[in-house]
Amino acid sequence: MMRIPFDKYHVSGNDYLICAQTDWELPINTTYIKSLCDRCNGIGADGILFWSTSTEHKWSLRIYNSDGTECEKSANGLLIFAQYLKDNGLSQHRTIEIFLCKLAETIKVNEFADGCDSVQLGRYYFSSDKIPVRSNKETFIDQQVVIGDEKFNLNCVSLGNPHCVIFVDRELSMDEVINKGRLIGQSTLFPDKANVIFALIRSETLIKIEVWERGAGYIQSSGMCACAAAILSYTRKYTKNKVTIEMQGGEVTVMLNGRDEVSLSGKAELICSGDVAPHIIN
Ligand SMILES: N[C@@H](CCC[C@H](N)C(=O)O)C(=O)O
Repeated sequence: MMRIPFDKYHVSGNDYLICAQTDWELPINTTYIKSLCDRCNGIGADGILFWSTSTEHKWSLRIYNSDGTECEKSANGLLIFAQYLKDNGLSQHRTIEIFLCKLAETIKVNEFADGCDSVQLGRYYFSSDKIPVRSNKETFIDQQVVIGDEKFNLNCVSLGNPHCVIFVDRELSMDEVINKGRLIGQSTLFPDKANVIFALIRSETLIKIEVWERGAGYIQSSGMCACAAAILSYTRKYTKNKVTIEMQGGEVTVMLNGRDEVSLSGKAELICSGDVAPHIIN
């Protein structure tokens, strides 16, 4: 009977399964991904990373959310893949280049300090077309909207995937994050949906965020959402270009280089390794 080896890693509580595409003899489809990510009947994770290697790209990655949708970029997913390569003796380089299949873009992960790596996430864009957000305005920053019965002030950015930041003046409950996050992230404003971030500015160098992610719902931490919060709060002049982002699951550091490029440093850790029992995928 077929057994599929996997490893499970996390960055600040954002957990991913990682599988070599050569070991996965099945189609990569929503049903399998949902079963594996199910926290009661499967292994449980916020998403799955499938990696491969070829002569064209030494390392390639496909990133899936727990609902089976494929996403463009995941900062934590990239940190995890780089750590996995090192843990398994597959790369000894201080800089690892990873090709993201959905975006057709190469990202660099560098060794940083204290066991952390830094992922260079590349350019970000404010144009409404690029996010995408349905609006005739060129950008969608500091925009008042009514969704359902609620008024929100939205600030949007694309990092390859769509992000929407709402600045708040108090901590929200988990229920509020889920309900408001889902309402905004799935609204018709966003044809591709959006990751929704509630950001509380604590100081010029510290932001607390809560996240509702497209494809995964409420999660303990998100690298891309941490970057989106840092970018929008810098743009609105609330914070400096280097900030610590505090989340339920832990902290990461985000740096903006003044050329509309962002990098994030964090630490990926192995949780467990094993084989998927055949009945889960049969
Ligand atoms: N958790 C990831 C980002 C995942 C992407 C998101 N769910 C999407 O569909 O855009 C991270 O830490 O970067």
